[in-house]
Amino acid sequence: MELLTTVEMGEADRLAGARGAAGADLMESAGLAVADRVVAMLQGRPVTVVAGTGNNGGDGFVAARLLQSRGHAVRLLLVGDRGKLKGDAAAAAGRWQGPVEAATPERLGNTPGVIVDALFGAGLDRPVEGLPRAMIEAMNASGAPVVAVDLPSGINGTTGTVMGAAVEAVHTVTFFRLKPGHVLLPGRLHCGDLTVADIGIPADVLAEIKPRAFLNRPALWSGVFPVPKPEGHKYGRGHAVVVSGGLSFGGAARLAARGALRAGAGLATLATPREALAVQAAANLAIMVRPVDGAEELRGFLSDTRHNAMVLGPGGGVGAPMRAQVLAALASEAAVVLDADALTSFADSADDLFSAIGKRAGRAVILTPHSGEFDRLFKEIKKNLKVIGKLDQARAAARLSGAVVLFKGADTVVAAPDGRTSIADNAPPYLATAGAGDVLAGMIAGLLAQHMPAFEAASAAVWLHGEAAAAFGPGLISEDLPDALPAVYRRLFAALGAASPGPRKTL
Ligand SMILES: NC(=O)C1=CN([C@@H]2O[C@H](COP(=O)(O)OP(=O)(O)OC[C@H]3O[C@@H](n4cnc5c(N)ncnc54)[C@H](O)[C@@H]3O)[C@@H](O)[C@H]2O)[C@@H](O)CC1
Ligand SMILES: [K+]
Repeated sequence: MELLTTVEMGEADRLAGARGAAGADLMESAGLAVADRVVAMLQGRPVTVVAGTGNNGGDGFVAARLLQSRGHAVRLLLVGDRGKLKGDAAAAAGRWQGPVEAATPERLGNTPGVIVDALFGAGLDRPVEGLPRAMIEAMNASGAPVVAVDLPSGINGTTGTVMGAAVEAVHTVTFFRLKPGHVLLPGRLHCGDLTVADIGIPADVLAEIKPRAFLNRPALWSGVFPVPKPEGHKYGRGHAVVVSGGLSFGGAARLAARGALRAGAGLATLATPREALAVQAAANLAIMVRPVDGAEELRGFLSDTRHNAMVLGPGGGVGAPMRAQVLAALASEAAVVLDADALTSFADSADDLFSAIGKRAGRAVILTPHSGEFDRLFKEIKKNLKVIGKLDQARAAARLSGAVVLFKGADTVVAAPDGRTSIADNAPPYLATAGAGDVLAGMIAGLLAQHMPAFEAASAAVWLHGEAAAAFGPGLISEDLPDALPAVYRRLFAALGAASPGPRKTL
């Protein structure tokens, strides 16, 4: 599903108008969707609408009128002067029969029934202070359930950030498409449940808007997902290589290699320093183990182009030897995933990394920083006050580095250098556990080994990782993740209509 920035949503509004949809009709449909949602939770309680003077407030006036016309008790508190209402919002206010009370925290009272938050939506453009802020805080302190119109007031629809203070809604009714701020943190946590209402904006406006951000769901990448074919063989499914750390640092690479195999790579090999060879050989069954010390040997190992995807970083150590191995990997034909220590090793020489990526002429590179690693590698982006929010930061990092950047977190963003981005919302909290990132890096390599394109492979791996964790449930440790994948694959393949045919029955 496309995610529309607030600017793109304004464009959708304009294009809908150009195709004959009246603004007043869109507002009426928006208010109706809110009213329907509120009715479903009222249980005889009164409604208090807190409206602002923009179109978000206009939606609030429509909802107030429709709720009153259905016989519900409705109060309307306006934040700001009535004279500021313009256009469709002024018309909607004109059709509201009840009194318009000047909003104060006291008037909101302690038992306002269900609150409709129609203070700010897409038009929020600065931090909230003064009376609007006091009303947001009063709504949160009231203990009443809040239904937010379009966005919880105070949440930036494009970045998901809290601009000073923000409403904590139990339900948010938004229009046409979700916005990034509904999915990114902390915005997502303020929304409660979500309804996306059709308000009459024709879907074909999207062809003109060309949105670049998407909710991370199988529909985004299933068209290029490597579903195994009955006539396929393991060599067709690629060979993932994970570079191991030394004697007591090999576990991370084992996790990654297991992730790669479970994700469907035909073969997986640990390229390990000789000092750890015996341990790695003893600790693995399906995963092969080969001695590879230092950058030169890695270069030689990768000259066999059947080794077509690799992971560097987990447990690998920070410093010059890691940098040399990364540069050797980037000079090879293999698709490369750089994680953990491989990223931190370039904290003071990021340009060297980016220029090596630039020489790869389109061969896949995926960087998988968590926020600390991101800050170290992309210092300039973090310092740039104009690049606000995780979506734009990931995009800027992808543009700067020339790689697909997977910016981890509970709202993992994957950004491609061409601006395409996915945002995930399916990671359960217990996925934040030691080694989970190593498994993810391996899963990406497993998909790359099967020739999945980089942006889609990274997005798919993030989604699968979240689903595997959710399928296993609380108490998860990273070792459980690869083994939770088969059940997720069964579900995914069934949904794609690609269930494995299994052995043929002969009667
Ligand atoms: N775009 C569309 O297609 C549709 C939009 N609709 C509604 O219209 C909304 C957007 O309306 P608007 O663009 O009028 O914007 P809003 O109603 O969100 O707010 C705009 C007003 O708030 C002021 N403002 C912004 N930040 C402030 C702050 N921190 N403190 C005090 N004042 C602040 C602005 O100066 C402006 O006057 C959407 O969220 C949605 O609810 C709906 O009516 C349906 C159709
Ligand atoms: K709102």
